[in-house]
Amino acid sequence: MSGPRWDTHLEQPHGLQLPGGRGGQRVHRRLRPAPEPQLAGGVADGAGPVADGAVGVPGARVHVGRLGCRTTHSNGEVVQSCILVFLATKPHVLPGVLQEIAPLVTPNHVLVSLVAGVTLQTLEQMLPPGTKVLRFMPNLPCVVQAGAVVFARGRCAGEREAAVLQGLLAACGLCEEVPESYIDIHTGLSGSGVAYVYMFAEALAEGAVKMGMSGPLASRIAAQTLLGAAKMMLETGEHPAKLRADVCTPGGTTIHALHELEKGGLRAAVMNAVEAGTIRARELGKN
Ligand SMILES: NC(=O)C1=CN([C@@H]2O[C@H](COP(=O)(O)OP(=O)(O)OC[C@H]3O[C@@H](n4cnc5c(N)ncnc54)[C@H](OP(=O)(O)O)[C@@H]3O)[C@@H](O)[C@H]2O)C=CC1
Ligand SMILES: O=C(O)[C@@H]1CCC=N1
Repeated sequence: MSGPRWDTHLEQPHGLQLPGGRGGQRVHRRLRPAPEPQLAGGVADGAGPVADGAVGVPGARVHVGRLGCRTTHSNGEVVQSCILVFLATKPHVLPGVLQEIAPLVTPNHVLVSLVAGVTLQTLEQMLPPGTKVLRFMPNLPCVVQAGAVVFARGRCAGEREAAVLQGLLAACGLCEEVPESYIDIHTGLSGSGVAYVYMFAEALAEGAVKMGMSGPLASRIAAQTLLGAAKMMLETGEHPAKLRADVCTPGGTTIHALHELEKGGLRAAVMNAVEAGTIRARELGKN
């Protein structure tokens, strides 16, 4: 079938299609203020496509509408009008969507999935032979352009497709190409990991409330504490154990507090959480 060419897309980045769920909007929101303003007109939604801006998911219409994108309920229309198509449904919905769009996918298309657990091999098997497929995993802070994203490419996606995807996702924050096996680990570490950090932040603030501080102030200070700690890790390149030791005055407050965390099993609990998230991502891909 004829349709927009990938080369044309690179020159005129219209027809970028994105799903409108929370995962997809993670990417939308990040693209909106991104330094590549030419992309804003081409973002579309999962259920809806985007050709020069079209979106199809009801819940996302208001948000995506602000980007000047069109919306649609037809996945087929998305594929027929877009070269670069993002898949961002729940894992159990994806097989039906792939079955629906497969007859419309051409060698010009590039399909990009952020669906947890679903492997490149599975995607390739459900699409026509030779389809260019890539996979990535974002996390919630993509919304504020401080995300952590990893991606991997399928057998038929080359340097060019990888470079375009990386160029788009770099607007979300850190973005690295990795072996595909790392994507499920990244899901346990970072895609889900932000939720562990929020739980920790909540507990920090609640501890301060218990000791008499107001809740809103405690929350703001907890958030700034996490932000500062993370910034120091990134900017100094130091191992967190070294930074932690730097805070501990012999016989002081920190070592007494850390002893409580060790007794509570924080370290093992967090390691177990990353392991559980990773294993669950692998399971989702098999269902
Ligand atoms: N939440 C997160 O932080 C992250 C999520 N992910 C992955 O993103 C994916 C989606 O998760 P999330 O965004 O949280 O879920 P949501 O439920 O928020 O979004 C799913 C989207 O898929 C749409 N949809 C449902 N059925 C179809 C269909 N047949 N055709 C096209 N679109 C359809 C839904 O539209 P409607 O609302 O109209 O039904 C909705 O917009 C999952 O695979 C998850 O693993 C990846 C990284 C992070
Ligand atoms: O919980 C989930 O399954 C998705 C994947 C990573 C974040 N949310």
